[in-house]
Amino acid sequence: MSIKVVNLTKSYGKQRVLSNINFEIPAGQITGLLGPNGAGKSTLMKIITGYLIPNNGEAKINQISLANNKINAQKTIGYLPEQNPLYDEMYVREYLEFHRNIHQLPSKRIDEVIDITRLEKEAHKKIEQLSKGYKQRVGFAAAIIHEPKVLILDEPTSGFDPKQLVEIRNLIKEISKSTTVLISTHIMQEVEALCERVLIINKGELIADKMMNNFNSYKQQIIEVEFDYRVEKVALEILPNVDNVINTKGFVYEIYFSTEIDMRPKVFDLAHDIGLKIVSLNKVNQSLENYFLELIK
Ligand SMILES: Nc1ncnc2c1ncn2[C@@H]1O[C@H](COP(=O)(O)OP(=O)(O)OP(=O)(O)O)[C@@H](O)[C@H]1O
Repeated sequence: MSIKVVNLTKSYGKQRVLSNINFEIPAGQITGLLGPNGAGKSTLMKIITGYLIPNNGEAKINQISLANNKINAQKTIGYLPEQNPLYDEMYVREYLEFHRNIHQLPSKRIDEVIDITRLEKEAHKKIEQLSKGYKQRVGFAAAIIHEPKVLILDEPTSGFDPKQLVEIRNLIKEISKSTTVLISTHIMQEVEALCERVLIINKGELIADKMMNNFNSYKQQIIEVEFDYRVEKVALEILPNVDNVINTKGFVYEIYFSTEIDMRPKVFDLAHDIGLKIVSLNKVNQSLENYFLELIK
């Protein structure tokens, strides 16, 4: 199922927190919503899930308007809010039973979600006895119990240790095979690890909408340089952190570096040392981090 957001604007009192947001996420895509603290990510998600009403514009889930047909749209949405609200005094199974009843699902669905979220060993415990990671799994289990076609996850991995982080990310990847997922975060590596596409929001405005294959992996950088004359590839390969050098045309070379440090000054120095002039010098592909930081500067 798709998510469509049209001309969405939201203010809290006099503070405008979303301005004219437009995007469409096709069925089956896993998309990151990236933005600094206070950018408006949670507000946008609350509107997409029908918990908040926008001042202008609308959100649609697979063509169903949340404004006109909220209940039907919500039946197809799973939502894990940032605070992961749980009833701590309930037992895990009891809590999931509560959600199963709301959705009027067969009882075998409880064991299925316990299995998917690897909660078997903790299912007999009270929620208050669980670690943060396992509490989050309970939140996931409740969010997916009705097999939603669209899953909205608001900062689902914040505060986890590295081992739990990997487990939760794997869980999200697994779920995303059958579900359209929108996941908010301010962690770039999260988007790199999970998403096919990234929406960047800052001060309530959508400032970028990119497919992740436009970016280098976290620690890679490609510099395109044109010299005034031919140079042997081996002469460029002596630069530090070089992975590869490709002569793309004429006197133009792409140099692949395995570092986040900006290597353009080193290329300048080398050209000077070997007596070449630089005609042009560009970073071809940026890391998501550099792109993000430049955008929100
Ligand atoms: N219920 C509310 N009433 C008034 N202002 C609010 C309310 N909820 C959020 N805001 C304000 O709206 C702005 C956007 O908040 P929002 O929680 O949507 O941002 P966010 O990108 O999710 O931030 P974070 O990454 O810190 O969770 C902030 O300035 C916040 O203080």
